[in-house]
Amino acid sequence: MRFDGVWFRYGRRADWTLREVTRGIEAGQTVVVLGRNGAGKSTLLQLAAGVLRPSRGSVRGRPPVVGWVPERFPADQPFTARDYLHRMASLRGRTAAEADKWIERLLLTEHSGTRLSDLSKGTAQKVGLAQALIARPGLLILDEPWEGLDSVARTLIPEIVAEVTADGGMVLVSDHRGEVEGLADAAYWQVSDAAVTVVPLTEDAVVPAPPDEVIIEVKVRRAESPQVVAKLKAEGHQILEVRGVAAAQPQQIRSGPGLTITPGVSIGRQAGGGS
Ligand SMILES: Nc1ncnc2c1ncn2[C@@H]1O[C@H](COP(=O)(O)OP(=O)(O)OP(=O)(O)O)[C@@H](O)[C@H]1O
Repeated sequence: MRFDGVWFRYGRRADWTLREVTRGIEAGQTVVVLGRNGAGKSTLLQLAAGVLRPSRGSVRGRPPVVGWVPERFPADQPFTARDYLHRMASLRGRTAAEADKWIERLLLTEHSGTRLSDLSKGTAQKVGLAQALIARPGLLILDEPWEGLDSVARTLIPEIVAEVTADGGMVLVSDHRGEVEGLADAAYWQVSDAAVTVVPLTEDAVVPAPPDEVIIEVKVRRAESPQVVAKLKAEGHQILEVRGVAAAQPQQIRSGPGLTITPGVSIGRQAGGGS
């Protein structure tokens, strides 16, 4: 697959997020995309997935089956984990047994009867991973897959990546915290100043140290959630996600400036469904 002179910006007058990207990924290759927060890693991955279209240039040779695991799996959907994965399997011409295989492998069994909106971030991420893998992707795209995962699940990622590449698939994985150890024979791309450069595997500088931050998951009463969100933001904390509000007060929660809420992605328009 090849990025051929790809330029991208989010609006006609916006600055370019990516300029003239010309890079290729071979069958069986893993590419790790490095870069600071906001550098353009997710944008590059979404262009690869076909979720975004280049403003100029093209992406050629994308395999017919793409599995895309977004940075935050959109969990605001009215399904249990098992129902969701069974439906995804069916949409992709796979059996429920194949979905169950991934439920078991990703240690989701005990959560399979839980609604997506009630899952912890890490468990929801695993459901996101399972939906991408059921498709048996020729291109697997993982956007910060380590975020929120427990230590057992973390060890599964290199294993799964190795299986996809052993089958001739390509893997594109972003990482801004330097957790890529364990991905054998990966090539490294660095996104910086809207350019994508290939960097040597051993260059320490390209793997940034973890920032001095932690992620805390907090459960609050539904009615109080707008005030809690506003208070935390006023104190300078970053709200990464608010789950489970869709039924009651979507407008109030979703309208906060700067508040990051994952858009609901319905099953019918999941990326990578054979596109
Ligand atoms: N939908 C959007 N509309 C407008 N600007 C956007 C949109 N998505 C991302 N951006 C902007 O584009 C730039 C690149 O964002 P992107 O999410 O690709 O970066 P990233 O390297 O993946 O960052 P992170 O590690 O924080 O996820 C940022 O300045 C971001 O604010």
